[in-house]
Amino acid sequence: MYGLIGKTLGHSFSPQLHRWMWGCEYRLLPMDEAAAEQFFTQRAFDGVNVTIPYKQLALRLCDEVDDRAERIGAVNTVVNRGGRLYGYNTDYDGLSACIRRAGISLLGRKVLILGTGGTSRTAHAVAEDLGAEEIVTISRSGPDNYENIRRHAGAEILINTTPVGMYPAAGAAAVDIGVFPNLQGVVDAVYNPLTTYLVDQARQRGIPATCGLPMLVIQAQRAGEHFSGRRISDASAEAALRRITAEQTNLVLMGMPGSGKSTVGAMLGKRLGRPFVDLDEEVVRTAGKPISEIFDSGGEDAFRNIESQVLRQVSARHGIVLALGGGTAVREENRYFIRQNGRVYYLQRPLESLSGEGRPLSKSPEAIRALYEERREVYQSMADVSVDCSACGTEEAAAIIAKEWQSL
Ligand SMILES: Nc1ncnc2c1ncn2[C@@H]1O[C@H](COP(=O)(O)OP(=O)(O)OP(=O)(O)O)[C@@H](O)[C@H]1O
Ligand SMILES: O=C(O)C1=C[C@@H](O)[C@@H](O)[C@H](O)C1
Ligand SMILES: [Mg+2]
Repeated sequence: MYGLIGKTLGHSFSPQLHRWMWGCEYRLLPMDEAAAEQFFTQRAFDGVNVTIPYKQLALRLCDEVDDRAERIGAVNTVVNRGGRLYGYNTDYDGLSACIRRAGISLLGRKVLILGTGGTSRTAHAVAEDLGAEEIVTISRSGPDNYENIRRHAGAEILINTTPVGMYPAAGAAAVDIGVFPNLQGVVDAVYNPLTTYLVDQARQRGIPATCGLPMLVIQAQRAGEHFSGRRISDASAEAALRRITAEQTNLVLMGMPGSGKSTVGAMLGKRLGRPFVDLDEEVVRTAGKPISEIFDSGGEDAFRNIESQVLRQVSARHGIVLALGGGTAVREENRYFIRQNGRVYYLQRPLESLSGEGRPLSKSPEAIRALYEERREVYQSMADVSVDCSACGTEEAAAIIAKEWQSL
């Protein structure tokens, strides 16, 4: 029997990852501390991963612990060989490969590690071994903290090991990366959302950055090797990463009012077997009245406020097709949330063919043109893919998007 033990495990992708990479049945085994201790004493398992908060407990209860896990002070992989428990730390492999994969070099650089928990200790060992010149750990209450972080403004690499920015509290970062003008790379161990606010901010500035999903997959690859005694190829780990990323990513449709987001989105959802969510409909549901009435009573601001609030919730979901409202991307504060789990498809149709019916902001052709001029740049900068719908109907547009998505 293989599985994962920890306190709360609802979010874990480990069962799928292990099934895909080496075909084993892998169970989630949430338990309290007394049960965890008993679990290691009874030894009625073949291999387990260990997550928060039992990695130290696992280290203590193994018969043999490899040097790396000993040095880090945490075991995340335990193999039962003939009744003896062997402990390893594959988070180390996951983090170092994740950094390499993102093209980030720590060699000779000043590295700031945010946070002091278990992953922070792993990050420290990795940074040392990758040749960091100086490593500083930032905590809330230690000598190097978030209040005096400007004394480390020369940092070149940031590694976030805190849960700040993690679902359901996305949209925040432990530090403002504007403080670090020499930044060369950002690594965030958080993998939900797929793109954290910290990583998004780095990418917007052109700084190489990675979230924690590759780390999770690669630690599972190495753990699977310890469990099975076989090698798991990098190609198989890459395929698992691609698959989990695809399953978790949302297809987000953006474009002018009347460009087909709702119609094409519903068709796309059917084609891909994914739930379809229309942001405008969610706004109507939340407000309890139609959009025209929201505009009549509180103006555009009232509408935008509800829209932003609803977007935060809806964009935190995974594996959906999401139609935005025509103006959702205009508000700067919404842009991160559109991207957090999303691949953005920009639907383009000739302005003459956009219907203004029932749409408060596009009542005349002039109004539509003015809106377009105002929004064009934002749409272009937000688009991952532009879809030219000028010569195709809605089903065809859905087919084009589905094909692009499936080719990834
Ligand atoms: N490529 C297309 N070919 C033909 N008709 C289309 C195309 N795209 C959209 N339409 C039609 O245009 C109308 C508006 O489409 P829809 O309501 O899906 O737009 P929308 O982008 O969701 O608009 P809004 O921003 O107002 O929510 C619908 O009648 C739809 O069938
Ligand atoms: O969430 C998970 O599935 C895991 C998280 C990390 O703690 C890993 O160390 C663990 O092996 C699996
Ligand atoms: Mg719509």
